[in-house]
Parts: sequence; structure tokens; C-alpha cells
Amino acid sequence: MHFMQSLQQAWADHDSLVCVGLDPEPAKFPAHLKGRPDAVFEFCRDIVDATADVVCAYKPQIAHFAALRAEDALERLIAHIHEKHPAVPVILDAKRGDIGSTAQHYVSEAFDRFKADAVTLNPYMGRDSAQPFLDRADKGVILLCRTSNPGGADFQALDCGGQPLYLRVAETIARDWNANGNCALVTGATWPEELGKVRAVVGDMPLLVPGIGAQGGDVEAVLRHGRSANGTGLMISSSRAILYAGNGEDFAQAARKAAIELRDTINACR
Ligand SMILES: O=C(O)c1cc(=O)[nH]c(=O)n1[C@@H]1O[C@H](COP(=O)(O)O)[C@@H](O)[C@H]1O
Repeated sequence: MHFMQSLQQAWADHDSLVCVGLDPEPAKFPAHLKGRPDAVFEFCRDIVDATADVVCAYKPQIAHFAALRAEDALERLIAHIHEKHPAVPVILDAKRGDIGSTAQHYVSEAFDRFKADAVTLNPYMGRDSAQPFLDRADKGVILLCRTSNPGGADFQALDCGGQPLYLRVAETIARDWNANGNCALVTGATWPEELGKVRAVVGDMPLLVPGIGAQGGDVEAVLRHGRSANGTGLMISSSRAILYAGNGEDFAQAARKAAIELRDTINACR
């Protein structure tokens, strides 16, 4: 199914705008998993199986797997999600972006090797670096716009003909890059007013919103500024606050409880 269709279906069927970020850090794993040869897969799989009915998407972050030489675990994890929880789309957080000939290989990595439904991209290299991704009309292309980190403003807030660069990025992508209707933007929860300015420019385009939980973003402000006309339009992503909500044998149930709490807090503001 087209990423945008499965996202909308998951928003509706699970009544949830929560995206769980899958960022494995073995030092934070519960004691009974530490040292097990397949701990990265087992940890993420158990989190997924405990939360799949209360989320709208999963977002594995590729460096967290690659640094551990666990890319095969990432492949198996995405295959597991597709097999056991086919209603939940998978966003590969890879923040790619390169000249067209290399971008083809990043396309193949994300969609043919890992079989993700969507991927995050850095738009700094311009249209031709994104085009091979945009051409995959059934896949989501989620472009950095106003990132959650403290240095996000270093370049993104620079004046660009009377408006900040991040708004020019939002405007250009919504107007020129979205011919296949498969674009979305990253707008951090830590800058809710900027998020609202992006929403005003892009209409109902989905926004991936990291920065809730460990980075301290304000859920109510994100909803107030960022929800679309029908009260959806957001993939509100949290990694550490859900993954490491508990560190005992019941860690997956603790993650489920944290995901449900976040879903309910969000829904109270919709
Ligand atoms: O593209 C992202 O997902 C992303 C964009 C951004 O602006 N800020 C941001 O934190 N992220 C990612 O979102 C996740 C945030 O993790 P937590 O702070 O633990 O919820 C990490 O995987 C980051 O790489």
C-alpha cells in the first residue's frame, strides 16, 4: 500500500498519532537481554509486539543499528513488522541526500534492501538529490525542514528573501517536489510556533515531529500549532522515553504503557 494511505489508515484505525522511534542502545537494555547474541533484534521486536496497536508508525534510526554492526537485525525487524503488523508503516530514519547517481543507491538501500515504507532525507543538496526518492510514488519522502536540535536554527533560520530558510524549504517542497503526493516534512516538537508556520504553508501535508519526551517538546503546543484540518497530520515521534520507560523483564509492557499515555495525552488535545 502507498505510504500515505497506510499512514492515514493507521491514524484512523489505531486512533493514534504516536510514532515509536526504534533507537537501540544496548547499555540501556534490561539485564536479562544484555550479552545475548541477538539482543538488538529481540529488544526491538518485543517493543514492537507490545505497541503495534497503539501507534501510527515505527521509525528505526539506521545509525543505531549500523554502529552495532546490526544491519541484519534491522532488516529482520522491518520484515517482522511487515509480517506481524502490516497495518503499521515503517519510516527508515537515514537522513540521506547525495548526487543523483549515489542517491539511486540510497533509494535501493531504503526500499529494496530494508523494505521501508518511507525514508528521511536532508534536502540541502537540492531537487536532483531527492528526485530518485520522489519518483518512488508509493514511498514516503520525509524531508528535514525545522529540526528539533538546539543548532537547528544555525542555517534553517537564516533570512532567505524575507523569510527563514526553513519556510522556503517547506514552500518549495509543497509547491514543486510533491507531484506524487508522497512528501512529508520533519518539524521538531521543540519549536511549536515554527511548526505552526510550516503547517500554514503546506496545508495538510504530514509532519514528522520528533522532540517529544527526552528532548522536552510540549505536546499541547505541537497539537495546537501543528494538527491538520481534520485533527491528524502529525507523526509525533518518541524514542528513548518509550523504549527505556522500564528496564526490567517487563520492559515491553512499560513501553506500551508509555506509548498509551502519550497517545492519550495527544488525543486529549486533538
Ligand atoms: O529525523 C528525525 O527523526 C529527527 C529529526 C530531528 O529534528 N530531531 C530528532 O531528534 N530526530 C530523530 O528522532 C529521534 C529522537 O529521539 P528521542 O529524543 O529519544 O525521542 C532520534 O532518532 C533522532 O535522530
